[in-house]
Amino acid sequence: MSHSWGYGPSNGPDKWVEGFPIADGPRQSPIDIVPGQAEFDSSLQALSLKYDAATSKSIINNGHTFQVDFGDDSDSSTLTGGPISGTYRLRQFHFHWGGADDRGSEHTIAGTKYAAELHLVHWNTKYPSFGDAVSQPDGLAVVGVFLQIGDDNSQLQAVVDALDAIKGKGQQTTFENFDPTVLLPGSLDYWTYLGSLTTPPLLESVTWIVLKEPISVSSGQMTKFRSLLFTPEGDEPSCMMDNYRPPQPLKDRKVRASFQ
Ligand SMILES: NS(=O)(=O)c1ccc(C(=O)N2CCc3cc(O)c(O)cc3[C@H]2c2ccccc2)cc1
Ligand SMILES: [Zn+2]
Repeated sequence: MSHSWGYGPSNGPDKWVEGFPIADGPRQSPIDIVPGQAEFDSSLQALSLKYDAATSKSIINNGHTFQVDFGDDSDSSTLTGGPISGTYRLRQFHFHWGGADDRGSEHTIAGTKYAAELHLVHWNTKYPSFGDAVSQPDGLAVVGVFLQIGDDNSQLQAVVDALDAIKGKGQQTTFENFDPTVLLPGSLDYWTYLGSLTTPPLLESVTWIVLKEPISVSSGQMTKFRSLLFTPEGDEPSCMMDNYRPPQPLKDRKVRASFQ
């Protein structure tokens, strides 16, 4: 990923099509989800997310977001059920957020933006690795969770407290014994549709599973997200914020709901 894509005026989402023509493809993400237009599908199964804290390894600032990486050489942390068939393994989770509390999510709900969005990235074990799966139409399944400004989220604090150690691009530190189940809302009701990565290379390999119920995050915790840098320590500092792609055309797609 040597491309210099980013979220600024010269390298942001409107420019990505120059290096990644699929940006104008038929199944791009994110999208605006309009609940009244989603179709309830009674055949959709309940989501089954089974995570093992022992698989969490490290937290890294990759210059676009920060992500927590998981060991994925066994079926210890998996997604099954929901709209997918087979078993998908948890690879990493990361966030997208805004420069202020009124924006930051990638998916929107009838035009409503949340302050941030959590993405739990899983790959289909019918393929040998994440790297093989990312280019397959059924290769990835990403669970999206909205973060709504409210009370401090104590479950998120462990992640927030790790950010001081990864301020600059390329910095990473160990992040063990973390079970991301604690970041899930009470309800696993979801919308689902076929889409893509929301960052370059924008591959159209993602089954999106967007949870209806948000989790809380406080304004103070969001301020800590925004203290990260897009840039390496020592470079002219650029605060990491507004690292979200806006909604893309739905084109010939249906959004299904697991709930009525
Ligand atoms: N927002 S999202 O659609 O949920 C998403 C999912 C996975 C990934 C992902 O895991 N990777 C690997 C890390 C990475 C680092 C980059 O600098 C970059 O430009 C893209 C990624 C993507 C990635 C996915 C597939 C092939 C190559 C890279 C990124 C975004
Ligand atoms: Zn993401």
